[in-house]
Amino acid sequence: MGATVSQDDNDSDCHTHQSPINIWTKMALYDPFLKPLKIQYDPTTSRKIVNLGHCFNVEFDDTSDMSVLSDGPLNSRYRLRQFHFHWGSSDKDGSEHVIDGNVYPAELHIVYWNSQKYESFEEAAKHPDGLAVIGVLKLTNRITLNLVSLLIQGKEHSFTKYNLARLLPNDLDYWTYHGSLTTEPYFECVTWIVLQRAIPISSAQLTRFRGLLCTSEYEKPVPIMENHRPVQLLHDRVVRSSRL
Ligand SMILES: CC#CCNS(=O)(=O)c1cc(S(N)(=O)=O)ccc1C(=O)O
Ligand SMILES: [Zn+2]
Repeated sequence: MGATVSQDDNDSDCHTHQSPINIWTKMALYDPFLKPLKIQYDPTTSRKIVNLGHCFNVEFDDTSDMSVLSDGPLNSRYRLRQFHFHWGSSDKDGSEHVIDGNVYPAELHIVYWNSQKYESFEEAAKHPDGLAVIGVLKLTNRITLNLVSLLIQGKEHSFTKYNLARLLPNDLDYWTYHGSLTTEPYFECVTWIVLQRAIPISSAQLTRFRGLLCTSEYEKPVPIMENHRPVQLLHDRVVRSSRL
C-alpha cells in the first residue's frame, strides 16, 4: 500500500527536514559507528495520563535525569518527557512513519529532550539537536492502557509506576534521521529513532483509542478517529541503520 506525500505548507524551502517520512529500507545506510540505544528508566518518574483532545500523553517528571536516553545516534543525554500514540480511523492505517510503503495500524512516540545541553524542554525544542523521539511502529498487544477515565478532552488521571519496557521490543535495532515534530509547531528539532522491530497492536486497543473524545463534557461527543500526519519529502536527508 503506497503512502501519498503531503505537499502541505511546511514544504517551503526552509522546511526540508519534516517528519514523518517513508523509510525505504534498501536505501538506508548501515552505519557501523552507530551505538546501541541506552535506555535508563525509573518507573517512579511516571506521573499522569492526559487527554489533549488530539491524542493522549503519558507524562513524566522531567526535573532530573532519572529516566534518560543516551548513546545510539545521540551525542548527549536526553531526558524522558512524555509518550503518546498515533492511530487511524481503521486498522489499515495509523502509523506516521511508513516502511517500504507499508503503513502500520499505530505508532508510539517516546519523547526525550537534551537536558545535557539545554536548560528546559522549551529551549531544547528550538534547536536541531534538542529532542530525540523513539518511534515504535507496531505496538505490543500487551498495552492494556485503561482509557475509560480519559474519555473527554482535558481529563487527566494519575499514572504512576508504569513499566515502559512493556511498550518496547527486545530488539532495539533502529533507523535514524533528522526531522521534525509531526504536530504544530513542526519544529525541525528531532533526532528520530524508529525501531525496526515490535509486536502488532491488538485491534481492541485501537478501538479503545478511537473511543477517546476530542470534545469536552458539555459538547456533542466527537471521537478522536485519527491523528497521524502524512509522510513528508525526504529532500537531501539520508536514513541510517544500526543494523546491516
Ligand atoms: C515546543 C514544542 C513541542 C512539542 N511537544 S512534544 O514534543 O511533547 C510533542 C511531540 C509530538 S511528535 N509526534 O512530534 O513526537 C507530538 C505532540 C507533542 C506534544 O506537544 O504533545
Ligand atoms: Zn507523535
